[in-house]
Amino acid sequence: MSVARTLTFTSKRLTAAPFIRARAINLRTYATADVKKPVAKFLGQKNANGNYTVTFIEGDGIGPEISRSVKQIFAAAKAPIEWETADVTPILKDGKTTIPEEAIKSIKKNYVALKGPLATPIGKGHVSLNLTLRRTFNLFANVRPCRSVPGYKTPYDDVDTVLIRENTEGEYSGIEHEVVDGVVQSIKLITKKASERVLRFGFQYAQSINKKHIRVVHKATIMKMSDGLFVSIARDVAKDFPDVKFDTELLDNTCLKMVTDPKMYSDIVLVMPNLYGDIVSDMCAGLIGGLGLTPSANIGDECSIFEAVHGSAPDIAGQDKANPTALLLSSMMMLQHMGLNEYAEKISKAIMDTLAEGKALTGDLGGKASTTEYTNAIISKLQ
Ligand SMILES: NC(=O)C1=CN([C@@H]2O[C@H](COP(=O)(O)OP(=O)(O)OC[C@H]3O[C@@H](n4cnc5c(N)ncnc54)[C@H](O)[C@@H]3O)[C@@H](O)[C@H]2O)C=CC1
Ligand SMILES: O=C(O)CCC(=O)C(=O)O
Ligand SMILES: [Mg+2]
Repeated sequence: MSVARTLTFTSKRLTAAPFIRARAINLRTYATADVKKPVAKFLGQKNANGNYTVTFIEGDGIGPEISRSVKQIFAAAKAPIEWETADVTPILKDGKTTIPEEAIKSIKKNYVALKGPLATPIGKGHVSLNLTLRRTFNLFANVRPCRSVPGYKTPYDDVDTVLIRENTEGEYSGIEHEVVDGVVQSIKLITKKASERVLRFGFQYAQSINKKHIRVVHKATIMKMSDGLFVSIARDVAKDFPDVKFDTELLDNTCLKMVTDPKMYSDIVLVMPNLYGDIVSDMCAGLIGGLGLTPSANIGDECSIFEAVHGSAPDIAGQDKANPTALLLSSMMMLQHMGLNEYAEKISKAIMDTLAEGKALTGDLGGKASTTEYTNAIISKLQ
């Protein structure tokens, strides 16, 4: 019986039980993609103007402000990108959250999207649109690098970590139900298929960036079956990559060691289930100056979506205070993915020079500059 069919059966059983109110979930996304397939290269083609069209989801809260900054900087750098704005206002249909068909079509057509943060209501309300997008396009791996900014002083110099997070299931599967009054259950779904997919990607990625050491972060001492499966698949996959060192570490120990001496992780690519990756990536951001600085790439077989690690920052939204660097660095990962390395290098240099100079830093980095002033400082270095 296939993974998808087993899950459908389990889900039906739960729904049928009179005392359980199970939430219907879309299980199709768990049964896609050939796990051994190497990660596809960017498939987009130049448009009639000689540019690439990229879908832009501006997002909520600080989203529009940091999106404006990226657009202005790309225009100043004459990057060959035309933005196609997509609206992802959620549609609730039969208790399920979907995104507008137009947005899906745009991403499918362009193969890449840059996305601002999307807010998720706590408790009741629509399912996270971030997760919906990751599942819709089977963006199985979330790559979250975290590097110290040269010239910006923090308690640690030379932080250089790379974390790869399983991006479609685990604790974020959204399978929750009430067993009886006062007792709820949330299912951490781990499948061989999704685990093998992200782990193979992890090994390939480690080879590509010449950090030939994979460490799987887990808690299989407690979650013996779910994390246990993830670790055992990792051991099997490791046999296909004899040139990459492989080991495992318990999550709590990783957190302790990371905040004690992050340099221990400089030559390692960390791969882990969904929730651990979510938390550890915010923690790593704290080591280099905060969420204003850390980018990410959601990688799929065909489409990829680039976004900052941070959320919509409602506490500073609409005040011209947000640091656009995390979204900017995500857009640099996007340019590299598209093979536009020359533009990535040029814009990255202007960003890093502005940060190192320290004259136009935003408030999160201890400066007084507005988003607009920081953006203009970067633009002045591109001219
Ligand atoms: N991938 C995404 O789109 C994500 C969305 N979210 C959503 O964002 C909303 C807010 O979540 P929070 O827990 O408040 O996390 P958050 O990441 O939005 O903010 C946490 C703290 O970091 C600061 N911060 C974040 N980004 C910043 C930036 N670019 N410049 C300066 N300061 C920045 C905020 O001001 C806040 O103090 C929630 O609805 C959540 O669901 C959260 C994380 C990721
Ligand atoms: O979707 C959300 O609300 C939060 C997602 C998140 O924290 C993340 O992707 O890092
Ligand atoms: Mg997060």
